[in-house]
Amino acid sequence: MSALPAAEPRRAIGLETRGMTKIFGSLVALEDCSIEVRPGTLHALLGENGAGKSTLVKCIMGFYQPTRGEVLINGAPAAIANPRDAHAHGIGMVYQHFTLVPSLTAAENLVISQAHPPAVIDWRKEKKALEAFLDRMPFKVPLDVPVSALSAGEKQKLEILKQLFLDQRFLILDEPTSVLTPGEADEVLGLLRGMTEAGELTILMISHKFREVTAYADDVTVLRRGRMVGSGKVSDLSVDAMSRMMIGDTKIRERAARQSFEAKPVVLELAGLFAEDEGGLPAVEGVNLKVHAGEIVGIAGVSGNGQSTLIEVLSGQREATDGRLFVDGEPYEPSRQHMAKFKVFGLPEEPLKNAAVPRMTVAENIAFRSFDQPPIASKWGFLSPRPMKKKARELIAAYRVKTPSTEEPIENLSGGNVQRAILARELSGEVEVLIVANPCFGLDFASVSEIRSQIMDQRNRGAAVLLVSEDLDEILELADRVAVMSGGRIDYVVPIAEAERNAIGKAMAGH
Ligand SMILES: Nc1ncnc2c1ncn2[C@@H]1O[C@H](COP(=O)(O)OP(=O)(O)OP(=O)(O)O)[C@@H](O)[C@H]1O
Repeated sequence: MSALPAAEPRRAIGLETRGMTKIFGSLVALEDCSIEVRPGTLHALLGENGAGKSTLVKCIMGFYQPTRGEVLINGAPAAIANPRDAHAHGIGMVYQHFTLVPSLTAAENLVISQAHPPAVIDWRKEKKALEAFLDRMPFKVPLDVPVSALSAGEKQKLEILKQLFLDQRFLILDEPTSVLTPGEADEVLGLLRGMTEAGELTILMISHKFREVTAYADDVTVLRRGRMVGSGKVSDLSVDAMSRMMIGDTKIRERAARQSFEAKPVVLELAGLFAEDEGGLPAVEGVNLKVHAGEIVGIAGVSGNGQSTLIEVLSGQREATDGRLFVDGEPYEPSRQHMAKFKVFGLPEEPLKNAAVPRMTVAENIAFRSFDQPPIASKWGFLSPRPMKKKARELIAAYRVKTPSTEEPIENLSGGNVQRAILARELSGEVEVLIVANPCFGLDFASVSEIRSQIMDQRNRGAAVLLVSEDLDEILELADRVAVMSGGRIDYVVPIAEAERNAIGKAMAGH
């Protein structure tokens, strides 16, 4: 608990790391990394997938003990053995995923988040204190409704408010805008920037979006392969200079061009599909959609409008309550057998959880779809490690998956690299139907252009592609037709030539 009276908020904190190094087995994830985050600034941390950004912030937060190196707070060495120590020093972290309890209200979430919540809660008193706190804050979030009823933007604001309520004056934000619309992202970053300028807060923000870095960050530090390769004032650096620091001389793949085709047959058909979410509430309500060979149909929508449930049904993770699926005019069940027979591949959301076995190795995970077929399986059904590793090595190189070896458990890879490994597995075979959900979520810009080109390649080869994405720019870049999902339904489908941002935005909002 802060020793200062609540009316006098703590001032922003300055933080440095010196010689921070973290070695996992034979892998040097972070090497001799010294960064300086000045008090009252918004500092961006840039780097490719696997560059060491998460490792650095986890060392600062005390989730990891660094192999070497130290953290200085306002110039003095600070002992941080665990996240509780970090909180006591005023350092808090906001994650990409939400950590709030959905069935509780915002007020309840804030009150129980305290290190020592009172055993018996005097709600009138707590509510008054919360209102006084919110009065001093630039964000407003409704206090009395369950968190599950808040929009993604409100939840993200509440996550940040929670840290401020706990009096954390150095906030680490891990890609804070990935679940927000561009408008919400500008609002949140603008308000945070206001607090840093007022000297009330210091922010270290992991980001892959140059637009946000140039618009809102004061300073930037760039990591490459675990080392600090540059830092400075954002106003002194061009986007080009920052991207060169990030990727060195790695070649970025040119965007694949769209080939035009004569009208092709329907390959994938969703007919009158209904499904419920995990709470048993209707989430997909009568979806009809056809995807032709050599076509990408993009499903746009604000998250929470049934897209996740739809993807779960299509990837066999959830049963539809009604409706049918067809591939090539034949009834299709999303089972392993049918996926192999009809050559259906895909990337669900949260691939580590939904498309990988976390403790199994990268090689085993990459071989997953082909392990019961020769040459990886012998005719007696035994796995042959050699062909499996060889195949894995080829795919790791082709998709630039950063892993110490084929034998590393896939859960040890950085988020972006898990995604690349799964996409390598799914895109490397002969694909007839491809179903992907937010394929570039959290990927660095070089990987984004690589993965989007791979999806376009599959389309150009004749695959029918269903792309569900919360990133409207991604849909406008890739899709041949744009569909909008709102309230569990798809009532708006237009060819890309007629797709117009405003009209799509209106359909997304349910108009
Ligand atoms: N617990 C762990 N055990 C072994 N290796 C790890 C562990 N955590 C991270 N690594 C490795 O450390 C390196 C840096 O990973 P890190 O997660 O810090 O990257 P990142 O820059 O945050 O990437 P991304 O943008 O994909 O999230 C990667 O090669 C990763 O595989």
